[in-house]
Amino acid sequence: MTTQELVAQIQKKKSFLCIGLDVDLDKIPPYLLKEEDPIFAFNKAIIDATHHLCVSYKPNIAFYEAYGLKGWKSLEKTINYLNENYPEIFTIADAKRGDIGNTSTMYAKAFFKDLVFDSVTVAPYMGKDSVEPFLAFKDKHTIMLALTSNEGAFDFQTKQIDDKELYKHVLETSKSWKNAKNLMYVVGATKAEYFKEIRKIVPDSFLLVPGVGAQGGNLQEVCKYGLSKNIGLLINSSRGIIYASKEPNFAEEAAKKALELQVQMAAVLN
Ligand SMILES: O=C(O)c1cc(=O)[nH]c(=O)n1[C@@H]1O[C@H](COP(=O)(O)O)[C@@H](O)[C@H]1O
Repeated sequence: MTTQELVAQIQKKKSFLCIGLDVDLDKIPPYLLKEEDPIFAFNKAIIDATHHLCVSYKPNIAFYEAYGLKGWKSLEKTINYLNENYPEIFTIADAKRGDIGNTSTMYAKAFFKDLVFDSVTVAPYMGKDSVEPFLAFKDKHTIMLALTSNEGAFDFQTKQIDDKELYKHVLETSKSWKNAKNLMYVVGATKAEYFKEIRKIVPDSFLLVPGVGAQGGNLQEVCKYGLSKNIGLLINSSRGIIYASKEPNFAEEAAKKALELQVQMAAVLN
């Protein structure tokens, strides 16, 4: 999917919501455990109930890998279901990969070719030659960690190097990489006060912003400095939406949570 197509979807749906499909079998409605594939059954119900309120879904790969081969099968069914039924949705494999070049190429193939995702999250620690193999894929997006939502972000990312914080080096340096137009960045919603500085470096890039809901980030605060002329934000909530209820009406309850965020987004866009 191209960035222009994503922006068109945001404008059409008046939403820049990304719903995180972080499925934990201990948290889904217990009656679903009788299903042959409880993870897929849960995802399908959530997707069918919420697709009109969001523009993106982000399965976090850890939640699938944790269940071994069965988990990978559920992930494959989920991405195929999305691509077949809701091709307008921007899909994110939240895998946080990155390695030496030839290994990154294989990671990229796994998420762009075998599982047909629109984007994948990548860690920048190994530098340019670990990220460019992802950027080589046309109309695919590489979402690189810049300033993360967790407390540990302050261990390295905000440390000064040559009079500048490390996350600023990540943003600035990556702009010169081959096919940098395919880059997006992760900035945590819990770090709203940093968006002004970040927008000075990457005024037009899309930012994936996790951390509203369960982690306490604030949508309005993020939008205040995070919006770009192209909107430029995908705001993710996982637990705050998908675990709204353990009852048989869990998907409708999740849709209510998604609607609360979508209504706020529509107000911001107006
Ligand atoms: O890359 C991410 O998506 C990510 C980056 C980050 O800085 N913080 C963060 O929480 N995430 C992911 O975003 C999701 C947040 O989930 P909730 O806190 O349940 O909304 C999880 O899948 C996290 O792994």
